[in-house]
Amino acid sequence: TRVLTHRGTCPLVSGTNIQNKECFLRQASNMAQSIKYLGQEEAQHIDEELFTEYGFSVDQLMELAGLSCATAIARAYPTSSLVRARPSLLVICGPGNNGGDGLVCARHLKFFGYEPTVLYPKRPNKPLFQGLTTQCEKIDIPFLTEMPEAVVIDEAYHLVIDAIFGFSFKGAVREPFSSILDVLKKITVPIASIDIPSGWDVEQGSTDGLQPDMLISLTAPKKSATHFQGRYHYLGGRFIPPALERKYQLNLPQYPSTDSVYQL
Ligand SMILES: NC(=O)C1=CN([C@@H]2O[C@H](COP(=O)(O)OP(=O)(O)OC[C@H]3O[C@@H](n4cnc5c(N)ncnc54)[C@H](O)[C@@H]3O)[C@@H](O)[C@H]2O)[C@@H](O)CC1
Ligand SMILES: [K+]
Repeated sequence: TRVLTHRGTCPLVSGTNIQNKECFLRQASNMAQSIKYLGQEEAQHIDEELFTEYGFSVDQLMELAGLSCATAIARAYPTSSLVRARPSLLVICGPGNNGGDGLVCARHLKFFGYEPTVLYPKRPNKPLFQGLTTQCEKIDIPFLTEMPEAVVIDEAYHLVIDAIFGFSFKGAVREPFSSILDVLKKITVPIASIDIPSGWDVEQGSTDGLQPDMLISLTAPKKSATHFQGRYHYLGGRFIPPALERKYQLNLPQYPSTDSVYQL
């Protein structure tokens, strides 16, 4: 059904008589595959335009992005599928907006019945991030002071949410995040990465990096997502104005009904 809900023009769809079902499905499937995978600069330009041309504020989009991440995670790992009634999650937040998405995601997951714990080692001195941190603390989300060892993570948590780096990541990973990523490469519990698997080159990916079980691409997938091999790839961030979508030829799928996520 996913291909059938894809927006776009298909001569066989717009016609009144679909005579060749196989041909129709093939064409619809081709359209579904043609969602654009963004380069790093393009992703940054779209982000910039959302603020400068389209009047959004960062906290608005971060709330929508973080909510769609929490929604996608709850779809892929429903509480009923995990061992405990209130499954424990470790949310690791980085120093930029990807980390902010992680804080928003943690807050929503708490309301969805999970027990998130946050590791937030480099906190920007900005009211936005301080507010997001307070909001988590006030609903009793614990903050760790240091990264646990891999065996401890495997024992204590059901899922790790990687909100360390997003589309602005560049170069060799600096501390404390290189040690954190080294631990994440050793764990066996699944990892859900927000926007980019952290440490991956935004366009090229990484051969020896994290191998997340889930990726939530925000706005549109980035080029590195072609190398994603996990089980769940979701698109989130249902806030792109049609004119911006056309300008960048994003060819986004149509989100079903009122959903803020779409499984790719
Ligand atoms: N346009 C969109 O769709 C939206 C994007 N959002 C999020 O914003 C993210 C992009 O945020 P930012 O531009 O703040 O950037 P990131 O969150 O990708 O990371 C930037 C931070 O990481 C540090 N950093 C970069 N390379 C590093 C390295 N090699 N070692 C150590 N630290 C490094 C930088 O100093 C900076 O503090 C997206 O990936 C997405 O998660 C959402 O918050 C809002 C909507
Ligand atoms: K990430």
